[in-house]
Amino acid sequence: MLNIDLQYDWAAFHANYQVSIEPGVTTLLGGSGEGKSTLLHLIGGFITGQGILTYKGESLLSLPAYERPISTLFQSDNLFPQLTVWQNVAIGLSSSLKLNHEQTARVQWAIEKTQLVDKVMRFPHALSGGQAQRVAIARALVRNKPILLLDEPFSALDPGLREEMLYLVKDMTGELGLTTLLVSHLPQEAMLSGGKVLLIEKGQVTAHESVAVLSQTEVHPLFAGYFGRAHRTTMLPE
Ligand SMILES: Nc1ncnc2c1ncn2[C@@H]1O[C@H](COP(=O)(O)OP(=O)(O)OP(=O)(O)O)[C@@H](O)[C@H]1O
Repeated sequence: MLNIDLQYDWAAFHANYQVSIEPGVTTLLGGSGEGKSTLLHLIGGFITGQGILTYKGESLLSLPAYERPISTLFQSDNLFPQLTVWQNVAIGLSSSLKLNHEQTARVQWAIEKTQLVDKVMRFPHALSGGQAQRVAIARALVRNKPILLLDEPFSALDPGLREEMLYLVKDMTGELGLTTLLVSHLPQEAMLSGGKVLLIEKGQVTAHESVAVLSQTEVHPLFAGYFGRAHRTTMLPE
């Protein structure tokens, strides 16, 4: 269980998150600027908040980002153009690319899981958008951390590929028992990913429900404000 009771102040924005997150995929929904990324950055250790952050009873707050049991995948995560697919994954384990036997096996495992076996010698310029994103996922997986933070990593992909990536994240999360937090602008992404949904409004967690609430005919009262906005600002399925 990931327990969060964290406060953070930007110059003109107060965030105060209280939630306990269980293993599985949890999608963070909310309007633009409501505080989704701030929560992920606090958990990841990229900004330092006040309060409590524990995973399996151990406090993470005093740990620097690189020592937290966390892998991240953000939209801006680029591949290294001068490295092959294999090297782009391996660099998640060792910046010198010198791997021991166990690490080599782990890279092979991640490459297989993300179905990149026949692409290992390619360079990023010769990959499709979906293949490149699979390499980024493989690099996150290879680190073997129990918490995975994803901040809209697939928003640049077309809907078909985005769906494929979400299924991959869902499958990996289940198979490896990960606690995965996915920031999204799209309720349908939460539905595809399964698990739970968090609604973030004005820097707070205002709903923590099963994604099933999103497919009910009647809009769940806690999501009424969000869907009012979402209908005006984002594309929802027909
Ligand atoms: N670097 C910053 N400096 C000052 N204020 C910031 C900074 N980053 C975020 N904020 C403030 O924090 C609020 C929450 O930002 P955050 O990026 O967490 O929202 P979000 O829900 O992820 O938005 P979006 O969906 O548009 O990415 C913003 O409204 C903004 O006022």
